[in-house]
Amino acid sequence: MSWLIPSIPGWSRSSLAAAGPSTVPTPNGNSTKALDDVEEDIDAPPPFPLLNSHQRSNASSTPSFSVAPPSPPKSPSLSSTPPSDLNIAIVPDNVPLGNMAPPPSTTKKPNFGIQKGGQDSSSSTSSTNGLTPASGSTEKKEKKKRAKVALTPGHSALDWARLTSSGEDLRQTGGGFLRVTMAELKEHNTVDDAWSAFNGMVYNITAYLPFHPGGEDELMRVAGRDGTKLFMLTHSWVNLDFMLKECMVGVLVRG
Ligand code: HEM
Repeated sequence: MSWLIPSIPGWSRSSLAAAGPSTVPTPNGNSTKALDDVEEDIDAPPPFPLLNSHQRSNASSTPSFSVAPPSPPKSPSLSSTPPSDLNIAIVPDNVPLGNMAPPPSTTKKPNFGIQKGGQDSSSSTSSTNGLTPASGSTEKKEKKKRAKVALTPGHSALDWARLTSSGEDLRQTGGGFLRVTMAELKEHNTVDDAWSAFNGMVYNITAYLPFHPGGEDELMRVAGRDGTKLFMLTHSWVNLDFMLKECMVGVLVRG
């Protein structure tokens, strides 16, 4: 257990000793033996502030703050009021308290008015005051939405992971790492035999077709050609190297 206990350096021992008698007063006025006990009791938490600390020696009953608390937000109607040293808002005599506007709310209003199709009950006010277009954002969202197809049972991402780690030959090349020319790549462009090149590597994507969340048709667009650009434009975050490592056929060569 000794590796757990930090050794007390010499300077701290001497400063503790210099701090005076080895007794500390207790709340009931009695004094107890302290320093010896502190050194012996290894589970005791360190006293804070330390016995010989600056805070203890300067301790006074009233705490003082060197940093002033933040000033409250100023009401717009009081903007002409000169700043007060006391950080207290001084209300001028000519402002009747009963007419003061409540401070602006910092919480977001719940938007219960939005209906399907971008019909917003608050749209008339928001569009007429020119703050935000009523349905523009909804339309944009609909345009961005991409088609995620319903995969047939047994073709989830987990199923694909299982298949790739099963040892089944997904390359279908008879073994070996090939040098694939563009002309050769072009020949593999059917659903039963689809190859595609990504980042200079050629993959047999046939087995992956029914597993592709974007659908077979989308994936077939890159069959028999270099699909790098389309892939990066669609979902650059997808880890293709990892997903298709068991489908790698070879390297794409010019010619
Ligand atoms: C062999 C290469 C490809 C692999 C490994 C692959 C993989 C994936 C994965 C994992 C997803 C789900 C992404 C997600 O949920 O965030 C996905 C979705 C999708 N992929 Fe691919 N993809 C490939 C090629 C392509 C290509 C060439 C296209 C062509 C347009 C395409 C179009 C889509 C679409 C439209 C979606 C659905 C929308 C979406 O999830 O946001 N993918 N793909």
